[in-house]
Amino acid sequence: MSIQTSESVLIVDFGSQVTQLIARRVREAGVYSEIAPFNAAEEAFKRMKPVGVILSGSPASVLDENGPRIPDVILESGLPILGICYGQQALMHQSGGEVLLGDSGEFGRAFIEIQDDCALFDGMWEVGEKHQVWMSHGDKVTRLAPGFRPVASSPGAPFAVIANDEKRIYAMQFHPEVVHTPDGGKLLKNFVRHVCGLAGDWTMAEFRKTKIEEIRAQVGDKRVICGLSGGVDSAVAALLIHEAIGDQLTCVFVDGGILRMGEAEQVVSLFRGHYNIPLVHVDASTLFLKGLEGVTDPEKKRKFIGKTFIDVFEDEAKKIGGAEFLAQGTLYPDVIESVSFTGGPSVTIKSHHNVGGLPERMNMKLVEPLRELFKDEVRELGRELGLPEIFVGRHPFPGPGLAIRIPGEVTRERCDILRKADAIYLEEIRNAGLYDAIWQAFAVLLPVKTVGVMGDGRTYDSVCALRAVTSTDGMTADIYPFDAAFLSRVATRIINEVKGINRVVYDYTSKPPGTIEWE
Ligand SMILES: Nc1ncnc2c1ncn2[C@@H]1O[C@H](COP(=O)(O)OP(=O)(O)OP(=O)(O)O)[C@@H](O)[C@H]1O
Ligand SMILES: O=c1[nH]c(=O)c2[nH+]cn([C@@H]3O[C@H](COP(=O)(O)O)[C@@H](O)[C@H]3O)c2[nH]1
Ligand SMILES: NC(=O)CC[C@H](N)C(=O)O
Ligand SMILES: [Mg+2]
Repeated sequence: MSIQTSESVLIVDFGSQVTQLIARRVREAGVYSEIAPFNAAEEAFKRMKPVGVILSGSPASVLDENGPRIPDVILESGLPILGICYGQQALMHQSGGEVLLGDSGEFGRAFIEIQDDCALFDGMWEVGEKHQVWMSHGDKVTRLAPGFRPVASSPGAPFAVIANDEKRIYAMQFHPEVVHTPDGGKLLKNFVRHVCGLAGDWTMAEFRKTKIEEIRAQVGDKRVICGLSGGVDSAVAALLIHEAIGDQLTCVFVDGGILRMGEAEQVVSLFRGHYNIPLVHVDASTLFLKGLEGVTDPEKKRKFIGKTFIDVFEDEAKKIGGAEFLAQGTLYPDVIESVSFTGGPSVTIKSHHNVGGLPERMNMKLVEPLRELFKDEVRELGRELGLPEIFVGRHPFPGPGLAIRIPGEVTRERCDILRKADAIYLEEIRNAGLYDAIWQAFAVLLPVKTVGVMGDGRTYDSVCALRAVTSTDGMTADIYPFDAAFLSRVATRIINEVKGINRVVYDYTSKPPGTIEWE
């Protein structure tokens, strides 16, 4: 499903770590874009009819026999193209230039010198100036394809920026999408606004309007069930859908016994208190916990939970006389981590319950209006829709819930232990006024027992790990640097108040290399 707009830009993903940032910068320039993996790019190009194309970086080399290629339809389209890093190398390699393995790579900060005027530099960079950019490449372009001229160079990349004005094709060796290229956002803006000629009038208000029309067109007069979790994504999805189709929508909140302390009551009363949208509260804890018995593999847990959510939604659909559609608050990061494309450089990290965890055969069709957005953009849309701050600012909580925070077997008893520890941790975070400074914080119950001494007696109990991270979109994350006094206060409270835990540790892993959740 995608926005049907003639005002969009296609981003071809060759597997770079930072492709998603290109999409953000383009949206920040007021232009709608979609990302397609290179091997689905031709199909996406034909479907979207974009006004311009951006080619991402890649861990691959164009010199590899199987290195990903730019589809011919794109090269021959006559549309404006911007190649970034691998995108530049592929453009040259495929149109008569030359790329060679560099004798040394360039990684990190670099300075380029502007040699000539270029549409990308309009209103910002002048000939002779030097500007900071961020490089990350081993290969380099050694000869330009016919029709191209160099417009900026660096000591390590003589063709740091190149232009073919007649064909409106531009390319650069560095990454304009990362924050370490301070003017990079402006370069991308110049591409989409000046070169592609787009108006830059795409806003969240516009998104809201387009999505509402799209939902109406998709759903017609049929009924929709929306999985509501209390998280910001599903709340925003529900409001948007309700605005589109009114009382054809019923929300379903599923308690699978893997929620946090008091969460079910809170979500249901908050939502019913604010909205007049029918909400069914299903207690499915026995079904979920029974099915999780003996399951220790993280992907098996995720797949079981994904499937069981759907079973419950389908049951509820029957009870309201049938629903043809299931709505979910799926976001772009859920999608990108769950998919892997054959032959491509991207791998499945984990099956998000609402994407890769879905069963193969489903009776309901999906309505996922937020599928292209990042979390902070969903929050912006939530504010646009008037969603109260108490929903907008909530930390994300994954659908598989505590089940993926209890490595090893999940039991009702272990869920109870974890719930208590997690509640203490979050209470202390709120008391310290830190909740809004943190992207997500939670406790994890480890399947490891250690020896302790309490009241002169020996204990042999579980270890609890605390996690807290900062992030803007969940794609990368940094640990939150609590002070030692805070951590020791939380540790003491958990050990004193939660039976079954006698040791608390703090997780110091950023993402990457870790993920935010432990499974
Ligand atoms: N307990 C639940 N009951 C019903 N639907 C759920 C539940 N948990 C998750 N879902 C569905 O799965 C989707 C994805 O979950 P996810 O956690 O990514 O989003 P969210 O809960 O809406 O927001 P957040 O990421 O802020 O927690 C939700 O948008 C919702 O549609
Ligand atoms: O609804 C969800 N269903 C899932 O299966 C799922 N797995 C991870 N997450 C959330 O996604 C963000 C990134 O998490 P990871 O770094 O652990 O992949 C974090 O915010 C995680 O909490 C999920 N959300
Ligand atoms: N970041 C990139 O796109 C790198 C491209 C290619 N892998 C190189 O090392 O030159
Ligand atoms: Mg959630």
